[in-house]
Amino acid sequence: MIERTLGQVADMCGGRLIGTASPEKKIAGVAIDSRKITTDVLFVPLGGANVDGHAFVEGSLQAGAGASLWQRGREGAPEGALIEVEDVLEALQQLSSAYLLESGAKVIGITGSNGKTTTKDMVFALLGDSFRVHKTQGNFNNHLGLPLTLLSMPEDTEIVVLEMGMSDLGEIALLAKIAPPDVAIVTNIGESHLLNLGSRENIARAKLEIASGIKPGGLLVYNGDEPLIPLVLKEIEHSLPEGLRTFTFGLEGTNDDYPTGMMRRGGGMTFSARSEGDLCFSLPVLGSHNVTNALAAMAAARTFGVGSAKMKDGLATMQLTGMRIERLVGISGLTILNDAYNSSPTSARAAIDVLAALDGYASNILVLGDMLELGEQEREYHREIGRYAAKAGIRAIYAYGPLSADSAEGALETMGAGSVHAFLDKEEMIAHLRRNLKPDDAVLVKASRGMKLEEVVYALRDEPLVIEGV
Ligand SMILES: CC(=O)N[C@H]1[C@@H](OP(=O)(O)OP(=O)(O)OC[C@H]2O[C@@H](n3ccc(=O)[nH]c3=O)[C@H](O)[C@@H]2O)O[C@H](CO)[C@@H](O)[C@@H]1O[C@H](C)C(=O)N[C@@H](C)C(=O)N[C@H](CCC(=O)N[C@@H](CCC[C@@H](N)C(=O)O)C(=O)O)C(=O)O
Ligand SMILES: Nc1ncnc2c1ncn2[C@@H]1O[C@H](COP(=O)(O)OP(=O)(O)OP(=O)(O)O)[C@@H](O)[C@H]1O
Ligand SMILES: C[C@@H](N)C(=O)N[C@H](C)C(=O)O
Repeated sequence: MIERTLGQVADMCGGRLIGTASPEKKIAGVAIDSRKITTDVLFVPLGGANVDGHAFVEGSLQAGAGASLWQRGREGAPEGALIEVEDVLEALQQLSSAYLLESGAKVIGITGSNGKTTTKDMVFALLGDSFRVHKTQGNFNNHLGLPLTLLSMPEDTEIVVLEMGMSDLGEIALLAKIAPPDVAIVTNIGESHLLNLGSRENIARAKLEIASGIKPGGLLVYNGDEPLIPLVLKEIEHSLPEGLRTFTFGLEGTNDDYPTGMMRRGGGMTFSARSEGDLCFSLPVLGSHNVTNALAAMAAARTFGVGSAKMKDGLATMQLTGMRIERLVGISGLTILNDAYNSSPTSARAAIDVLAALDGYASNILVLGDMLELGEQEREYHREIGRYAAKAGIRAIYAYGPLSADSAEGALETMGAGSVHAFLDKEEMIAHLRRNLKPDDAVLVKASRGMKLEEVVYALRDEPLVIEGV
């Protein structure tokens, strides 16, 4: 994490020392919450939905913070070491960018509608044995999370792997300005945040802002199965960096890299890749979408000189962040695929494909919650995913949420009423599931973050299943 004198911090973020701030005083780390103050930390007071962080500056200093930023022109500055800035959030971003520059760390930026976190975990697994690597923690992938990730980075970090998230145009451009990538990955163009963007074309434009931020001579790794990406690259070619290199990955043989042999093995995947000859790789996670995530991660690792053997070991032992097609065993032996972190049509189809391909189970059951932020076509998207699940041969569908009633409708076009259940009450659905699931069933739980369907997963693991009939 950042350790600098107040004089250095002021220079790095365009601030001015006021109050008792001494240029030689050192800070260690950054905090945005006064309830998490550590000795000599720099407190950063931000505005929120409930309160403004400036209300906690005095308390933070009394609790041991080395100093605090203070918004220029704001009344009521307390006694203590303050750094006055034009805008606190911008100062935080500027400080993080300056710290990154001084560290000399290389940047791998990862964006895309789905797979940022998964691919980040894969890149970390591929590079971690050869370099000092720092990565986004959790889902800290926005205008606030990315700067905090940078400021928590050890000074001797060699490579920082940053998730770059967005829900509107201009957001990725800002993140790529704060941390210009040496390598940028675009995992895919789905439908996430269509509500704001309005079209998949605009989602592609938003994601490809990362390309314009790449350093000269840098590398853009992107999903070559997505036709919108080259279209937008053509559109923005005037803004692309000098000497930009590109590398495509995907399932189609037209890409620079693609799986030459892919299959499910136990709870994971095995595959070979065009770029790696006939070497066989294994992944401890299901889904062909995770194989394409792995190809993207391998392309990034290869540019840092990571060889095939290290890639093989890294992928085989990678730790994936939970709730992404996470395979769990429920009470009574039930198999659960916990994919409840988030959802959108593209990731829901990918998850349904995984469930449908699982053989050896009595029944493959889908628990499908609403997909949020899809904009005006949301009901049609839900009907379509219901149809998709029915056509995939899912044995029974439990639809939860107001929009998922449309998913149920779509499924009922070809499935019997006894196999499709729609709920608005989570507890009622859980009770129904516990009565009807069998220990040798497989159940996939999939919904957007806002639906909190992990509660269903907990319920299918905590209590013994009460099996009454089918
Ligand atoms: C500013 C802040 O800290 N926000 C967090 C805070 O929100 P809230 O508004 O409730 O804050 P308060 O009003 O309570 O407090 C204001 C500040 O005062 C501090 N404070 C409060 C009380 C006190 O006693 N002492 C204090 O010092 C307090 O710390 C505040 O700073 O709390 C929420 C609940 O914990 C947090 O969720 C909220 O964090 C916001 C959302 C945030 O952006 N956090 C980032 C670190 C982050 O990266 N969060 C990610 C989610 C990112 C995400 O959604 N990404 C999108 C894509 C990008 C979309 C983009 N348009 C966007 O806006 O994000 C995606 O799809 O992935 C995460 O948490 O996972
Ligand atoms: N390449 C992909 N194509 C489709 N779905 C994917 C892909 N990679 C991951 N997913 C699925 O998308 C969901 C989110 O995965 P992950 O958290 O890795 O992506 P993310 O981009 O970080 O998501 P978010 O933007 O919601 O934070 C999970 O259900 C996961 O299984
Ligand atoms: C908040 C945003 N990052 C997100 O994940 N939105 C989904 C659709 C949700 O909130 O469920």
